[in-house]
Amino acid sequence: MITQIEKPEASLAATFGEPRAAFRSRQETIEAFGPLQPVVPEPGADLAGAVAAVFEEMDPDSVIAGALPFDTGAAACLWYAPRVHRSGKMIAPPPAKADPPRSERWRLRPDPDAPLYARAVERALALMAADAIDPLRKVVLSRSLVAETDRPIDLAGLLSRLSHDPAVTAFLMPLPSPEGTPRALVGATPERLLTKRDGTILSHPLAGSARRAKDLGADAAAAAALSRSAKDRHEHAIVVEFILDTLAPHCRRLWRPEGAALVSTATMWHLGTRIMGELKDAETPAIALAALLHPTPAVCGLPRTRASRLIGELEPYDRGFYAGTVGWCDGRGDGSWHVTIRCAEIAGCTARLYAGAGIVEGSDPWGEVDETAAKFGAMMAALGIPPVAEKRPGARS
Ligand SMILES: C=C(O[C@H]1C=CC=C(C(=O)O)[C@@H]1O)C(=O)O
Repeated sequence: MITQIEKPEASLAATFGEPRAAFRSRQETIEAFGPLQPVVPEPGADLAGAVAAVFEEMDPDSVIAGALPFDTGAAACLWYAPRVHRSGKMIAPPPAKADPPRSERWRLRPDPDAPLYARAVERALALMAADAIDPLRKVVLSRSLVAETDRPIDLAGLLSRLSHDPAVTAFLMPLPSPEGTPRALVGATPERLLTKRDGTILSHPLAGSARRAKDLGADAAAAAALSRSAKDRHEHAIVVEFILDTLAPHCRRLWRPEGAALVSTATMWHLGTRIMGELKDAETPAIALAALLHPTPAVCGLPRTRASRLIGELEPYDRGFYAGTVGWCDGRGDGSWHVTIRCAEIAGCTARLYAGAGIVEGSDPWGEVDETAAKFGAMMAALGIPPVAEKRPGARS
């Protein structure tokens, strides 16, 4: 039986325990309580078809939540959530200051380390420069940080600390655990791949980044430099162009503002563009549109197939669910899908954090090292991992 719950957050947690899956943002909260049921698409069935088949028998107000991996050929992770709380806003506004993370001793292993990452960026830039015909215009290269501690990581506490930034969607998504240790994807993404409600859609791509500074003047200068940067504007325009081209055939009308806007999270400045559309067919499910868009050049590159092949060659790991999309949909085809960035995959005492940066002509390899270091910042702070110093060769400390 499906139960829709409408109670304040405190009593929900007291009655049902912590949510098994959650999305928390200033705009909406979706929390799933109690056991989740895996949704396994029939071989050959598309995701939208698999979701529609579940809702033929279920309440259209219930929810399927999940994550699509970066690799579009790998299996998606989808859960039917019978007990869901949905709210148009954050249920309980978080207190002004987040609880500090408990103090832990962390063992850190960068994968790859900063010099190796910088070399991968150099290699991508050399390939871009070498191709005169049909050049690789952009590739997003990532690196990861494996952090291990002595006690299992507290997922609920981590989610709650990540929820304090009003500019992000904090999320928790359990993943299949073939090796027995429960796994989850936890993060605080600022980037909306696609939200659909009735016949309207919204996509809010971000690309082009700068680290925020504590000093107000330096912070304003970082924002101003980002909005003037031709390299970052180009990097951003590639993503917007791709999203408009992909959505246009499905839309009666598609709007975008003139030029990119500055968007800030607690730790980063970005260039962002809010794209809104009216669908030709209001029944087109959110998950079908999200799957069409994914992976955008905010996480992959352009041309997409070449960029994705290069990512496979230059990154020393399989991205798994990082740089995929994480979200939910209901039986009416509405839903929200977010770009799975500023996140970590967590299994017991281990977290693997990921951060990537868009490489275009004019990128500076050690600038991209610094940008990815800054992008680790929010997850590291929420976990209680102290900052790591990574110095450009030849730089004085
Ligand atoms: C790929 C990531 O960020 C993307 C989103 C915003 C800005 C980006 C950039 O400026 O490179 C990236 O495209 C990440 O955080 O791992």
